[in-house]
Amino acid sequence: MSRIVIALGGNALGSTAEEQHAAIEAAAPSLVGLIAQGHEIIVSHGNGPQVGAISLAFEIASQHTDTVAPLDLPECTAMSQGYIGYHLQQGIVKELRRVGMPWHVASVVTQVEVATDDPAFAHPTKPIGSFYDEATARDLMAHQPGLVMVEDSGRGWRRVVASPRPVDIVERDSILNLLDHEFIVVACGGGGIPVVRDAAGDLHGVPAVIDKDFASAKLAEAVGADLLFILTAVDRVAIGFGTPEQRDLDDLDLATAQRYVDSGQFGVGSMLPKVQAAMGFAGSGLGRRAVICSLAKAPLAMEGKSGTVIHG
Ligand SMILES: Nc1ncnc2c1ncn2[C@@H]1O[C@H](COP(=O)(O)OP(=O)(O)O)[C@@H](O)[C@H]1O
Ligand SMILES: NC(=O)OP(=O)(O)O
Repeated sequence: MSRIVIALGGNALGSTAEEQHAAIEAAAPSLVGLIAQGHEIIVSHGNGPQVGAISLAFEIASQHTDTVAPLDLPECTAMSQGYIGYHLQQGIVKELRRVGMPWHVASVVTQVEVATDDPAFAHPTKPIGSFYDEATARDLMAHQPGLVMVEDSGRGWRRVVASPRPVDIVERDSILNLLDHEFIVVACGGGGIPVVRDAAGDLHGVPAVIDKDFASAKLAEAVGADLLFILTAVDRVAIGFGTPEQRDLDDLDLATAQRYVDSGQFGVGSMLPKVQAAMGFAGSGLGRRAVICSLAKAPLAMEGKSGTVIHG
């Protein structure tokens, strides 16, 4: 039996409630299939599109009424954990009932501690929200002081926010407790709600969105997982991505992965954090592996027939 952390990409979950339901329904059989094989699973998920949409919705609403104020990013991530966790609970339980398995599913509102002095606070890199064309993005930046937008992996322009590295998972013991009682746990949604601890030991949300791939690797480490699955919208990690020379990779050892990182093969804020998180987890020297593959082909990747395996 293996303990497996499965990270679902926010973009792979779609932009609307309907798309998200459909993506989860498609993924549920492979998630439940792993339990049927005797594995324990912990599900984490991204929230890039969702946290951006929630933030924008409050921003626009606040311009139309005095009774709604703009909502800070930690609260937006907390809301996205509830919304996505709700769909995951429904979708996974539906599949469990279909195959007659008596497991329970619980989502844990998860705070993730970050360092107050993380340099990421001064350099926003995490793309969130919708994609815009360049002219619209430049116009938005000209009219909204403090708004930073960048081109995201050939898909359009997006708002970027600070993305500090996860240091500690505050609800780790609750997650372990639920696992011990045969729960499928959904945790660290959207990378976790970023918090810092003050001198008195109290936690405070900070304006950032943690990368869920780094948070998932931290979660995998914290719960002693054997395998980290990072599910996204592409079947494999590629070099020469988006060019006529694109080559998809089945297998990536740490030295080769580092070489490709150094030569800028992976999109900053998209594939780069996935590869780096996978390298961190697989590089522990404990024989752990990480797999990056598409949500749609997850069952094939479980059999080693799709995805990119990152290993030590
Ligand atoms: N070298 C690469 N190989 C594969 N995909 C890449 C690469 N560089 C950038 N990408 C882009 O990264 C995307 C995955 O990142 P992202 O959409 O942020 O993930 P998530 O599914 O977690 O939201 C892929 O769908 C692809 O468009
Ligand atoms: N928080 C986060 O990393 O979300 P995505 O996976 O959707 O980018």
